[in-house]
Amino acid sequence: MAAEDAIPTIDISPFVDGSSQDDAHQRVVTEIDNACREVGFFYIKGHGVDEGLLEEVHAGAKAFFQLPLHDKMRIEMADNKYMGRGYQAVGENVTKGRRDLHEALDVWREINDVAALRIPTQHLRTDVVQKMDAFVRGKNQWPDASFEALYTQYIAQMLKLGDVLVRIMALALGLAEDALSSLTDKSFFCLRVIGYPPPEDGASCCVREGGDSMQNGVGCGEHTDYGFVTLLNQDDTQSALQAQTLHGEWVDVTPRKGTLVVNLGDMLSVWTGGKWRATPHRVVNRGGQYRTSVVVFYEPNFDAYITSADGAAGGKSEKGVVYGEHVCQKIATNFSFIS
Ligand SMILES: N=C(N)NCCCC[C@H](N)C(=O)O
Ligand SMILES: O=C(O)CCC(=O)C(=O)O
Ligand SMILES: [Fe+2]
Repeated sequence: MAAEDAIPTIDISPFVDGSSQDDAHQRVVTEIDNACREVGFFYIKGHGVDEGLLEEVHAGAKAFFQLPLHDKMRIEMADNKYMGRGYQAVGENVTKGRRDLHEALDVWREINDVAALRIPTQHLRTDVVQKMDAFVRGKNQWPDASFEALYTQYIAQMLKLGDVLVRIMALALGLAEDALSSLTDKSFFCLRVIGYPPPEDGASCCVREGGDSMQNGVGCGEHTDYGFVTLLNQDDTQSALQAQTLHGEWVDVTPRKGTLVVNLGDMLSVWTGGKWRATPHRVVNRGGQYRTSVVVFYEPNFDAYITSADGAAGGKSEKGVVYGEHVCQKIATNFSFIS
């Protein structure tokens, strides 16, 4: 099925320019509600982010990934001190026990007042607690100052947009516009800059033993995202990202110039009592070129307690989860090579 049949495009400009009429707002709220209930994936336009900036971050990503491996490894993530932050070489990220055919650079919110955080540790294994502690206290690793300046600006724009989206979503659930605000005012966001070699370059890109397990050519295995809303900026590579519909069918999320792709994460599913779902998706780069995507995950605060009691108009109640705990458990699995 073509994406245009399955994945809607929503013009959110009434909430961005702030000058529109009530009926324009209501149209957006209804469209978001339908998209969240029926697909969990949609494109947005009228988001107010400069198209030049959307393209500049791809140019920055391609330039970085083209550097010699040795240069990229200077800011390597797989070091205890830098748990979760920095560069991850091709084959280092693991999804469902298999190495993914991509490389990435991860930046997370830096938490300066760690002492004030209530870090939940009671349900976690000791080794995970240690990693989580290093991760939460960690500082980001940037390739250089101009890269940092560009992506810092980009993150700021995406956080604003994330806030607009969770306001529309609260309205779509029949709640006050700011119903999610206390859970996201210190969003433990993640910027993930990703590069996908074409599968024919496959395992030869992998710097570690076991790279041949990537022979199936999957750029990123099937998964759901961890938090609230994912803001995904794709390059023009055709046939790569795929989302799973409610009927279990995989559809291409074809790049549409000037749009961003939005999808829902695990915490929105919990918060809505399952009324909305975190949509499974995967990447298989069939586009015949090196693909980049620049993703900002707009997530709950690290210590936010997410429970359906808060948010689900009509959703069923279930036990809550602290976002920091969920994300750390997820990250821990991204490094364990099982099969
Ligand atoms: N939401 C984030 N950060 N996504 C990036 C990783 C993709 C899947 C991950 N290896 C997993 O198994 O969950
Ligand atoms: O590269 C993409 O289009 C999707 C990446 C993704 O799903 C993720 O990093 O969570
Ligand atoms: Fe994802």
